[in-house]
Amino acid sequence: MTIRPLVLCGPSGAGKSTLLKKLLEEYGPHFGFSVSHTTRSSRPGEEHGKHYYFVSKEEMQTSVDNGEFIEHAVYSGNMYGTSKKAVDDVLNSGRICILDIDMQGVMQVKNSVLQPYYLFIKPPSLEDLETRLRARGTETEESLTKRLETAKKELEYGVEENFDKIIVNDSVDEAYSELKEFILPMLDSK
Ligand SMILES: Nc1ncnc2c1ncn2[C@@H]1O[C@H](COP(=O)(O)OP(=O)(O)OP(=O)(O)O)[C@@H](O)[C@H]1O
Repeated sequence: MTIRPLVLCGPSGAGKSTLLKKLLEEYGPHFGFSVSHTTRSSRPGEEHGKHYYFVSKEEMQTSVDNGEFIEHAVYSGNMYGTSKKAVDDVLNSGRICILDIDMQGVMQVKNSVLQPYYLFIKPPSLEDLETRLRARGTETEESLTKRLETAKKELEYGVEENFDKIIVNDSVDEAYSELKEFILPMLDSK
């Protein structure tokens, strides 16, 4: 039986990593993170092969041209993508594959053979998003502006007709409870 993957989407700073971290801490063995490729530079603490495969633009473009990716997108000036192998590695281990991808990626997955569940994580407001991104301290003024501009479009796309579930990440604990309510039934159907 094929286990349906889970697509997680939402603006940068909405809290996807925060929620995923909690989920993996509690239910780690049931889930596998599909490790994306990116051409952006790594942040402190990020490991190659664990958080991302950090590659050059040339390497990434060659792999994309060879048809090795399910989806790929340019986001805030950097390329991101999910390789077929990254998803297969998780599926072959019998775990639910989680894809943390952006809006362009979601649109491409919708045109692929994957039949995932689609989940959108929303910030309470654009103002909250900006505050959180500033507090995270990972962005320059320029990258922050780009992320917020992109976020406006993403929030327009993050509506019920495009997703199976939308979670507003106001309080982390409440958002996490909602996440579990949505995801845990998937474990029964494994
Ligand atoms: N409910 C919340 N309330 C306040 N701060 C939060 C909440 N959820 C997450 N944060 C904080 O907001 C920042 C952005 O969260 P996080 O890094 O998880 O976002 P993300 O969606 O994974 O972003 P990216 O797509 O850029 O990786 C982090 O510093 C995180 O600690």
